[in-house]
Order: sequence, then structure tokens, then C-alpha cells
Amino acid sequence: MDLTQGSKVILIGTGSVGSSYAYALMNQGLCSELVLIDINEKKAKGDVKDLNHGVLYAPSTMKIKFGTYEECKDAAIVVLCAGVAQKPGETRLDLVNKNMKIFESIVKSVMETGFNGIFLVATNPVDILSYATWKFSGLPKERVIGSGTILDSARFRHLLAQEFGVTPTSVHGYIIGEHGDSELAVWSSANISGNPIAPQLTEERKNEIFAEVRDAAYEIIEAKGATYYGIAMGLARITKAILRDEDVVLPVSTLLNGEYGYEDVYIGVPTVINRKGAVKIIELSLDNQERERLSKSIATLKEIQDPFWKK
Ligand SMILES: NC(=O)C1=CN([C@@H]2O[C@H](COP(=O)(O)OP(=O)(O)OC[C@H]3O[C@@H](n4cnc5c(N)ncnc54)[C@H](O)[C@@H]3O)[C@@H](O)[C@H]2O)C=CC1
Ligand SMILES: CC(=O)C(=O)O
Repeated sequence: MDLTQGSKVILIGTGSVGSSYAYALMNQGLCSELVLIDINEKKAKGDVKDLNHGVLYAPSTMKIKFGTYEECKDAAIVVLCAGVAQKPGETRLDLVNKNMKIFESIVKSVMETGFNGIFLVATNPVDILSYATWKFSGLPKERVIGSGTILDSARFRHLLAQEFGVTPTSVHGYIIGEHGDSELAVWSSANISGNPIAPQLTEERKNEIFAEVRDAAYEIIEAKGATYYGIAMGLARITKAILRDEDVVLPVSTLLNGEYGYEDVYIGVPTVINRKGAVKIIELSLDNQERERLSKSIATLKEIQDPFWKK
């Protein structure tokens, strides 16, 4: 069975992140049809042409075209990469006012078409905008997924892989919480082949590794203006998990509904992903310090998020 058949993906926002994601999708042959939408039509049309010139060499054929919102009505996934990005020195949370306005209009336009698929959100601040997408769309929580800490966890596993001389897929560990400055490393369960990592590192080294994960985006933005390849691969991984009905556990932003003792907030936690969306949070057993940090991260998000919904 060709699982890519009938897998139409709409990408809204074909900037650095969006176009890198489109390239990753094509390279991996993940969907049957990809439609690009952007307020900058010229840029999106240019991307469509450029991408189409690569299809011949992709693992499976794929229709790639420029489109309007009307295309969303029969889409499996709408991926949101539209909006403003951080400038050097800005935090992700600094983007909230501008991107909230953009999202209100985009999500409403998508829903007006009768869209009944899954939203995948990348735009920052991703947890707050995933919550907003859930609110604006009225879709069940399972069908609104944020990229959450998928990128942060990849950064964590990359650094630990370097530290211990193994490949990142052999390192098991999560960054959870806000995709941003208040996130935390779950050292208590990080392991290689079942061997706990935490006792093998000094507190100082753990702090250094975590700081490198947390601050990676700032460094990359300072160096080249934006980050995009890492998140593009993370988004492609989530897309694959959905379209191929994988039941794989990935750290994405999803709505807490009593898990970890909290509710009404989207935050990055390990979650089962399949064709129905983000179907189940796999709750990690956290130590006291990790619980406290998660609680602070949730408070950070809620402080910014809640006033938008109390107006
Ligand atoms: N979740 C994650 O891990 C990551 C998230 N990001 C975030 O992704 C977002 C996009 O970043 P970049 O691609 O670097 O920015 P960019 O500026 O290169 O691209 C943004 C695109 O959105 C489009 N756009 C703006 N308003 C629109 C609207 N109303 N309708 C349709 N298109 C619209 C722009 O024309 C532009 O093409 C940012 O918020 C950034 O912070 C970036 C990296 C990682
Ligand atoms: C920009 C951003 O969110 C990241 O690279 O983590």
C-alpha cells in the first residue's frame, strides 16, 4: 500500500522554515500533494518552481503547486510557518502580539473552507500559537499539534551523542516545557541503552549541555539570521508520523488535560502521534527539581497566554 496517496499537505508561510520543510518533505517523499500559500505570492511561486525542478530526483513523485486557502478543504495537514521570526536578541515570546494577529486571520481562513484535518504549528511562540490555533479552529485538541520541543530534544540528543561517542538515535532523552527559555532537560530518565546518563556527568557539565541546547537558537540567529534546517526535519518527522499512522512518541506541543497536574496549556511533552493526531501524552516520571521547573515553564506560558483569552 502506498501510504503517500491522498496525503495532501498545505504549507502556509514559505519563508526560511517553510521552504526548508517543503524541501525536506520532497526529499523524503512524504506526501502526494504539497500546496504552498504565502502572503508573498512571488516568493511562494518561486519556491514552487524551484521545488518542482527537484521532483524528478525525489524518492516518490509529488504534485507541488501554489494555492489559495480554498485548497485546505480536503487537506490532511495544514502546516503553519507564517509570521515574524526573532531578530538577534529577541526572545520567542516577544513575537506573540504580531503572530497572534496573523494566526487569527490565517486559522479562520483555513476553517472557512471546511478543513477537517490536522494543524501542525511551527511559528513562535509555538506553544502559545498552538493553543491559539486550537481555540480559533474549534478542532479537537488531538488535531492541533505544535512542534514543541522536537527541535530542542534533537539538540539535546545531538550533544549527548557527541559527548558519549554514539549516534543521536541511540541517546534517549527529552527536553520538555516551553519551546523557549523556560524549557528543561529531563536528566532523570535520559539514557543510552538503558544506562542512565546523569550519574556519568558532573553538575557543571550537565548545566553546560543544557545551556547549549536552550541557547542554540540565539547563537544560530546571531550567526546566520535564522534557524531552519533542524526544525524542518522535525516538522517532516511529525508529518511522517501522522501520514503513516505511526503511533510513535515524539516531544510535541499538545494540550495538557490533567497530565503532570496541569490543564489548559499547550506545552512540549512526549506524545503518541498517529493519523488521528496527538492522541496520548506519555507522562514521564519527573524528580522534584524537574517538576518545579515544569511548573515554572507552564506559569511562564500561562502568564502571556491567558490575557489573550480573558478579553
Ligand atoms: N518551532 C520551532 O522550533 C521554530 C520556529 N521558528 C519560527 O517559525 C516562524 C517562521 O520563521 P522563518 O521562516 O525564519 O521566517 P520568515 O520571515 O523567513 O518567513 C515567514 C513567512 O511568513 C509569511 N507570512 C507572514 N504573514 C503571513 C500571512 N498573514 N499569511 C501568509 N504568510 C504570511 C511571510 O511572507 C514569510 O514568507 C517564526 O515565528 C520563527 O520564530 C523558527 C525556527 C524553529
Ligand atoms: C528559532 C527557534 O525557535 C529555534 O531554532 O529553536
